[in-house]
Amino acid sequence: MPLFGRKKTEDAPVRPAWDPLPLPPPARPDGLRSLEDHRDYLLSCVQELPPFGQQLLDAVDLALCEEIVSPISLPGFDNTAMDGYAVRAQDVAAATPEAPIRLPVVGEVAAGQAAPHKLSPGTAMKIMTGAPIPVGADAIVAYESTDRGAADVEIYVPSEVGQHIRRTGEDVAAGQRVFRDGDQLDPRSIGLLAAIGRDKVLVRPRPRVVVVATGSELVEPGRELPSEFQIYDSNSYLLAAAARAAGAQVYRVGMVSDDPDRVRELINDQLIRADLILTTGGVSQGDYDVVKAVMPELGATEFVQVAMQPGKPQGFGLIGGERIPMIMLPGNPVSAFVSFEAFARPVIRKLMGVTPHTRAPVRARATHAMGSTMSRRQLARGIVTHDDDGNRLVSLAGGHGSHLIGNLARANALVVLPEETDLVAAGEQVEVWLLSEGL
Ligand SMILES: Nc1nc2c(c(=O)[nH]1)N[C@H]1C(S)=C(S)[C@@H](COP(=O)(O)OP(=O)(O)OC[C@H]3O[C@@H](n4cnc5c(N)ncnc54)[C@H](O)[C@@H]3O)O[C@H]1N2
Ligand code: MOO
Repeated sequence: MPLFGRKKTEDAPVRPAWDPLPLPPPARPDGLRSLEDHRDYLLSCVQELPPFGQQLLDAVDLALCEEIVSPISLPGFDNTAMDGYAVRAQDVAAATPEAPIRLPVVGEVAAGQAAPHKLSPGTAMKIMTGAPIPVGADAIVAYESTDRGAADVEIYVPSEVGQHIRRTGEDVAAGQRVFRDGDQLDPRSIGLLAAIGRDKVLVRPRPRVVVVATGSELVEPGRELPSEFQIYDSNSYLLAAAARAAGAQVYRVGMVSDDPDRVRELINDQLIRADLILTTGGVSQGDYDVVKAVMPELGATEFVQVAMQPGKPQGFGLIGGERIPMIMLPGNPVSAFVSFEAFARPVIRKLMGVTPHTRAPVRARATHAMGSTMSRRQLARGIVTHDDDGNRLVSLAGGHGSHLIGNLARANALVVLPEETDLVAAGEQVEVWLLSEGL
């Protein structure tokens, strides 16, 4: 059939039918969603990453996906804790500085070697820290309690049976479970795993987190600002650093203009290497809010208002055929950070399989009155200190404005002020999320 004779069937652009998002929680009567509901919803939409074998040093901070039973005892054999002489305690029982006991030195044993022979009664053998105890010896006399003799040694102090001997299995017994499935590995865990001979472990990997900032006003730090009305992109750095601190492997893609084609192209390109995509900007009511405009084409998305300040406009999606989670954070820098703490950090921790997903809140006494937005959870920037009795105090690092990144950098905590109040009096206890260790 000639081409011009064919029947035209389909004019509409082909738009993939994305499976919808899981059913979101119902909104509050005022149309907003509570912070907890939104966080729990995002957590319910993502699953822990599948485990894989990882070299020991790359497994720090990661969650184990196997139980670890020690195949060996630690120590693996009785050995000496001191450089000195292996003896029989009964042979040196009467030794004093005034009346030393003199014993012939019948050999020596260094760490990593076997003793050359059994220790006969009435003799001593030189021994170095970590070396196995010769058969027949039951105590170690440290060099400092002797004249350090080579052929004979004078011993100035008595010894008890077992003195300076580190016993087989006194630390870890062969067959003992040393880690549970789900334990998060810290540097000390890595040390123990190496000590029991493991070079690899099965863990959940670091989530690969792609960070993108949107906005035509943004300029890469290090460059000249082309006009006085442009600003440096702080958010992609802020979020990349925060995601890395949360344990993620971060790809900071940087910024993209408000051009929908560029955003579409960039997100499509990044899907291949992402376990999670974080964007900032373009989720509010503005005429150029490109993320909100474009992302529904690329996956199942929702844009909601969360009852918090800052951080009210929030977006979430499961993007592309692989349904890669994407958290679309608001563009104001403090909003972006606070939303990261409230939503993205818990999601990263869930992907990693580490618990708890959220920061454990602590209490602190407000040093001054703190105003708050009624019906919204206020996440104010706080500075935590201690009084003379060691009790936590908190003051605000500045106002509630979501552009105040200078104040954010001075803060070491987020002060969580409840929805049902517009004023917390000086001296009241408030909830805080600590952002630095040791507070
Ligand atoms: N009519 C309304 N306007 C706004 C509302 C609203 O409800 N109605 N909500 C306000 C709130 S709250 C927030 S938060 C912001 C969120 O806006 P967007 O997510 O669309 O973000 P942008 O408009 O792109 O940017 C907001 C602000 O942040 C600056 N910004 C953006 N990206 C960066 C970056 N990477 N580094 C540094 N600074 C950045 C941007 O220049 C703007 O000043 O909307 C309010 N408006
Ligand atoms: O909610 Mo916006 O994040 O207040 O500035």
